[in-house]
Amino acid sequence: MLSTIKGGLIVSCQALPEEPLHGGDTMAKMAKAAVEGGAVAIRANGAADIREMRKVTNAPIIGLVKRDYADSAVYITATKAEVEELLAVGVEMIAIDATDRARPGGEMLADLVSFIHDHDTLVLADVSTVAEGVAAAKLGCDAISTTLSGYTSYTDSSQAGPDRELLRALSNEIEVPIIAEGRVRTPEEAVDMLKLGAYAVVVGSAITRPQQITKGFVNLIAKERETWERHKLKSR
Ligand SMILES: CC(=O)N[C@H](C=O)[C@@H](O)[C@H](O)[C@H](O)COP(=O)(O)O
Repeated sequence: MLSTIKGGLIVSCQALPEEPLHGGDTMAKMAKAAVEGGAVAIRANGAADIREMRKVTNAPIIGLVKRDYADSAVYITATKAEVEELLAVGVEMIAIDATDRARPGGEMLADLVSFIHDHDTLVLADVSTVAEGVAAAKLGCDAISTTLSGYTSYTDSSQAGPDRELLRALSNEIEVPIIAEGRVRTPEEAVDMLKLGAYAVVVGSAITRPQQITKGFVNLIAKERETWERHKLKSR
């Protein structure tokens, strides 16, 4: 799996229940399209979507289960229950929250990592800081992803693009493959991430969330409209 994804593009195909494309049928089509376009792997949320994806592609899948818990801010594959759901459907790699935050029910990250490894499955550690990446590497996680930078209370949520600094710092600190993920919006940014030392790049919303892609066009049009209308008036 790791050699397959080296230097490549992983496409995250996810739509939560409140999103228009929610559903295994749609996500399987997204995954198929991504693989046709050259994606080396798919990142996917939930056993139901993954089961549908398996019917249409043999590409490796990085599985996760997003679930909210009342006693913790951790929502990406937070406990053993979510890991078991993914093991039951079968994935090449499981993405888990590897931040420094307390997990639901007091579960420990180290135990989850061992449990996943005991089932011959790789672990992708989703982190938000350098310290979390270093700790995850020490625990034996197989790859580290910058996924959660900007999504923990102690990281900058106003970042517009990918967290280049986190990627650079992690590349200097650890030998484990580092995956650049989060807010990569253009092919040029993806190339930049690889040049900065990313082992592979994950792109989600910019490819698979059409409502967000549309918003990008609409917002820029609205912002620029005033300027060009003023300009048009002047040149009459
Ligand atoms: C923070 C969080 O929950 N991220 C999730 C992780 O699985 C997904 O919603 C993102 O789409 C994915 O990380 C890819 O990032 P982007 O969509 O920015 O390319």
